[in-house]
Amino acid sequence: MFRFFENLVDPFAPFPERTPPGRLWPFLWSHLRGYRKLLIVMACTGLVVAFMETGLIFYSGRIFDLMTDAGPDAFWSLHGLEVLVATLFILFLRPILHTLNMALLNQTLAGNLQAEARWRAHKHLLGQSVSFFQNDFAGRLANRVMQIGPAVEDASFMAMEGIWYATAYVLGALMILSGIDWRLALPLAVWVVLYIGFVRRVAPRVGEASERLSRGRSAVTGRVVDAYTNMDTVKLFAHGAREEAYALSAMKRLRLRFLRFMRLMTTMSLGLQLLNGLLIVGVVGPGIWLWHAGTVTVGDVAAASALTLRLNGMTGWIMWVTIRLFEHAGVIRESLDSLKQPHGVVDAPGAPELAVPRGEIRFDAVSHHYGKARGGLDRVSLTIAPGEKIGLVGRSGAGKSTLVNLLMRFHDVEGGRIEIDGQAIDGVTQDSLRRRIGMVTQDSSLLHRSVRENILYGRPGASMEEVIAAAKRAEAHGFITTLRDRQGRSGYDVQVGERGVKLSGGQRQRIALARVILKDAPVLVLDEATSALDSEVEAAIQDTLYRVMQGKTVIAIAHRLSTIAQMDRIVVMDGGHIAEQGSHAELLARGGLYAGFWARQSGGFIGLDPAEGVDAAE
Ligand SMILES: Nc1ncnc2c1ncn2[C@@H]1O[C@H](COP(=O)(O)OP(=O)(O)OP(=O)(O)O)[C@@H](O)[C@H]1O
Repeated sequence: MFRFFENLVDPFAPFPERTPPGRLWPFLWSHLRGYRKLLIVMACTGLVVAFMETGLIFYSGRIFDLMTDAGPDAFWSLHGLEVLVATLFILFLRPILHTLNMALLNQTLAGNLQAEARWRAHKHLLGQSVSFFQNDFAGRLANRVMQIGPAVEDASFMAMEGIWYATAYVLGALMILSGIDWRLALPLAVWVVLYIGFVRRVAPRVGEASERLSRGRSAVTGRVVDAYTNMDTVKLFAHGAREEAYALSAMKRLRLRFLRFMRLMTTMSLGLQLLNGLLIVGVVGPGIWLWHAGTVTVGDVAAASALTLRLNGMTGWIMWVTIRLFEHAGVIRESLDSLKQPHGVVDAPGAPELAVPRGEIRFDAVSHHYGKARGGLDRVSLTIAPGEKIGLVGRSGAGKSTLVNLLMRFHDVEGGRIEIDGQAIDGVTQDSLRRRIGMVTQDSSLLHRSVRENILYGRPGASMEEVIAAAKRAEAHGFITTLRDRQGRSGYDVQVGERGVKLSGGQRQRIALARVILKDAPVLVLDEATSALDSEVEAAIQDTLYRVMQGKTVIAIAHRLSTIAQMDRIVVMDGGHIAEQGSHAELLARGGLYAGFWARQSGGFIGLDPAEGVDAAE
């Protein structure tokens, strides 16, 4: 039975992927739309259950009157059948209707909505550009994705289970009381107006307090996760105390916000108890007075009192539900800060796949200043012929990584155009573009999975033989076979730790190289791909790399000039421009920047320019 209700909807079904609405109700509706028909059924079952409950209390009053009127001798003969029907109803039909209502709420709505909201949020974030992740804390984003699920689920659950049920219950009570005497219904009607007014006054404040609380929680998670992920830097600079203070200030702020939130709760409880007192006195008092005047029976007064007392018990719960609803609304609003952001880099509608028959790359007056007035790249034009191998050199901050990151479309160019074999890269799908470019970066981080899975990331369908062959070409097979982890796994099954921290920089770089060798893309980008290797391994890999480069268009960034001296052409960048280009020999003969770098490269590195520090700080 459970499975039937759980499978009424599929939370992971494909959905129209667009930017989530930025406002609360449209956002909630975007999730509930798929539950439209079920919501109508739930509303009906909720209504039936609420009316049933009020009816039952009313019926207890009727039994009271029947007993008084008929007396013990005639009661069973006069009303036995009715009591039997009522008993069967209470024993069988009532539990069935209640269970149907709860199964729809618990199994169908709550069981699926949470998973759906979290999945859609994560999927949307996965499509964000690299800049998006550079501008936020990973911990904060993770917190927002995790909390949006329960918040959406709980808010919808509360709305159905609390607000709707309570409304139906109050309506039922009003109908029954006015059926007895309108003077009994009047206090309840007045109370409902006062209660709504009170909730409307308090609930938005709860929403705001909850939003602030949620922001505080995200900030704490962001700071805590930032410290954990950069623990080596924290330890290196012996900044444990500073990190403690950094996290503590966020935690203190969170505590204050929580205390403010709880103050609201206590104030609300006081208001509620005052209102409830009014309700009890307002209904039971006139009930006794009407009984005294002979207008209503003792059973009517008993039913009216029971209804009021039940409502009194329910108000605390309704208030709690309302508060939770607004609390979740605050959490959702806070999470929407990140989730409502449209994707910065998107595929054009109907964009075709990139085809790379030759491998010509053209940068045409490309500018990119990272949204600032200067820095980055400024009107760079460069054509790389099919199969040509380019070495890109320049001081730190000259714009080399920016150039290749724009080619990968990690960011969109702010000016100009980039083409591969005549196709603008923003006119083709991003996936097809990145599938046809193999890239190894200077800080190749690995996924927290096994060595095999990390290499297979280059081409998931490859066989184990191909994985090993690629690892051998990247000079990685030897050390991989000696790896062991704490769980007793060895070789290619060893887990590499978050971002590959359990391996040395050189080992990580060799696995990253194996991954790209396996990918075998027609365009190869090497951004300081061998910088973490010792000279012996680098020399061995350099030979492999030259072989891997055969037939591919290559852009290789290097500070160690010896690694790119044999490239077809060397492009020297400076301050976001191309300063000079030519072969190694031509550039040396020219006696410009490159010749200067070459001459100064004693320990194998380009001398740093004093201006570079200013560049990097901007
Ligand atoms: N994500 C970013 N946001 C803002 N500015 C950036 C960003 N990345 C780079 N820059 C700026 O763009 C300029 C060029 O940086 P880039 O990383 O392209 O230099 P680089 O030549 O690759 O340097 P290095 O050799 O140190 O890697 C620098 O001034 C840098 O501060």
